[in-house]
Amino acid sequence: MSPPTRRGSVSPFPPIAEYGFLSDCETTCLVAPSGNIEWMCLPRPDDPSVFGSIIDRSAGGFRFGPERTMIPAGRRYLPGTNILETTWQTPNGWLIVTDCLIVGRWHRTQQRSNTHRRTPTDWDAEHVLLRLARCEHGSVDLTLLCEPNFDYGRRPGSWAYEDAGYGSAVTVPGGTGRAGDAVPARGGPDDGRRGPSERPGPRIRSHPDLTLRLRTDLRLGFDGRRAHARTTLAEGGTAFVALTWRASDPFLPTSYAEATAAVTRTTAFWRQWLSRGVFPDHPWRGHLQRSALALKGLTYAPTGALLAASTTSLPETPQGERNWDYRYSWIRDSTFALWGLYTLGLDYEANDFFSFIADVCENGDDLQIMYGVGGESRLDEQVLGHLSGYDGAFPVRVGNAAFSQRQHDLWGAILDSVYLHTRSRDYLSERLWPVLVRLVETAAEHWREPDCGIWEVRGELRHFTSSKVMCWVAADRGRRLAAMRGDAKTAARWAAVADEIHADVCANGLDERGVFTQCYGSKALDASLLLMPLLGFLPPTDPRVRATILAIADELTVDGLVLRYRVEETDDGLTGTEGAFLMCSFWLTSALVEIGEVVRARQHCERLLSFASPLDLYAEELDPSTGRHLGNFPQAFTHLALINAVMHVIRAEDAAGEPGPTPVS
Ligand SMILES: OC[C@H]1O[C@H](O[C@H]2O[C@H](CO)[C@@H](O)[C@H](O)[C@H]2O)[C@H](O)[C@@H](O)[C@@H]1O
Repeated sequence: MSPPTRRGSVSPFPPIAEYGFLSDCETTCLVAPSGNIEWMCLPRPDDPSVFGSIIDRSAGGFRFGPERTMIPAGRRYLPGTNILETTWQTPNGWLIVTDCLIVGRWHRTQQRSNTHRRTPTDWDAEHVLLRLARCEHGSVDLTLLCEPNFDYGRRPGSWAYEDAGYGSAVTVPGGTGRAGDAVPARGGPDDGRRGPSERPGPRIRSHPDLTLRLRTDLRLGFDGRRAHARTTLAEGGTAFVALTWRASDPFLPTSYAEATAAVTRTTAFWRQWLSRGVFPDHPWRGHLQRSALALKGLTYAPTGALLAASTTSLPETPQGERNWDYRYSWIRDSTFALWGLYTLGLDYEANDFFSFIADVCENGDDLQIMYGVGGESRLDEQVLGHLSGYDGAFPVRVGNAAFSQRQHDLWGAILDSVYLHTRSRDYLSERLWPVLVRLVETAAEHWREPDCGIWEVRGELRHFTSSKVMCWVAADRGRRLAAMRGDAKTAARWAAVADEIHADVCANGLDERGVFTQCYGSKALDASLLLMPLLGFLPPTDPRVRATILAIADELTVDGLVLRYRVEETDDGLTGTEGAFLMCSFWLTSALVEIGEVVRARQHCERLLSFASPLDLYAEELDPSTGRHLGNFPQAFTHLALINAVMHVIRAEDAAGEPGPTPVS
């Protein structure tokens, strides 16, 4: 396929922040400003890509838009939804394209779903990507170009008509394509420090069965692996195209009217979900709602898992090697995301995630730091050597070697999340309690040992201060939960563990300035310590907490944006630099509020919000010198920390009696 090019730009790859994100809470995809779908993995978000132009311009795409115009006049989400609307001005007219992944009413009444493990809701993904076009003024030449390239660009298919007409086509992975050369990643976990890489347990799938069906009211033709259609729409003229990957009983609209009805249903789904939240009547409300919708869009409804991001290998350094696969469910990222949703009153997702946790370790298996969205425990990392990478950032990795690392924040992340949700509901699942007991006991047993830390470094194991703090969280929240259950004996035992860890951190985690540092005995700063006041390890008024927050704000920032750590001071096992970490930057806002620096916090927050993408989305990192987004996209970490930061500022200003927000639902 000759990909649509962006005029006036050297790179054919759109900036990361210019992609639109679609989701039906099972499948996600990214839409370039040109109207080309450049990232979509089917049927699961961690399956191989079908449209992969974002990581190699020849790895497949699906464009629906005006014939020769590539730069839209405007793009927006329909308010309160993950439905994207793109307006085009062409030489002869105006066109609006609406894109969504359809969500409909739960329809499986006779035949139960074989993928869903969670309790059905009223809604379910239809497994259809739907695109609608309507000419608003004048006339517009519309083009449809659907060129899947299965298995990360290694298996182009060829299309065939499905019936006697021109409007239905089908394709399966086939043809020879380019020779794939997946090789195991270097720098993986096989150095004996991170536990066995040859773990038993299910792996992520590499070649799912897949058939794609296309239906449109245009006339399709085929050219090799490409399905193509073109027409001239007069004013008021419409067209639609729908793509499904559902094997049995697929719903595909047969008319524009049916297609618009599907958009209406999908709109209702998103708005109904968002309406359960409580959002302040504040100018930043839009940022909160977009972040909530992005987090919900990163959930995987059948199992309750949450993705860290929807992509793999978008680079943390332009043309760099810090490229990772984030299409998995990290316990840390997921529990932090639940915290963000909880802050907005959206707590239903927590039930499903806790059931997911119980699923993966109920049978006595040790809890890992991350899983596939189906609960798979083996996420072996590979380099896809046949792909060029985003804008020359090589390698492209699939799988993630961090899956078998030792990261001691794990236990505290879950305990904190369960405590938060139990406290507000006064209910704790009996199925989960034995799992939690095991986690607290594991933290009590292992907190003195070194680990890879919250940033999953691939260098030597260290005594990371934040890992110890999170072990304290495990024991502290454990003792509170035990007390809530009336188990005073266990509560007292875990309280003693918490006290011991606390004393150890205060004795060994500080430098001579009274600032908490990255590791015991080191002088390096680490942004994970911004969590200290947020987790209640010490009161925000404590001089050590204040000194740590201010040291990070002043010394671990570039142009006010926070680095996770300085790569030159930290053995992370990698080369090259990385951008400012957006989650940590938003954490700084929250921490500044906690220590009473509300004016500074607001200015900082305002600046961070100014870096939002045109659609108010965020990647993982930002290049402080250019303002460009870096890393995987959209990234749950950034959005969950944004929610926390914005709510901190709003509540602090409210409490101070500033004019402004009134909480409303
Ligand atoms: O810095 C090297 C590590 O980078 C990735 O980890 C980061 O992303 C994770 C998912 O959001 C997050 O949980 C972690 O805190 C981040 O540091 C990558 O996944 C690792 O494999 C890599 O070692």
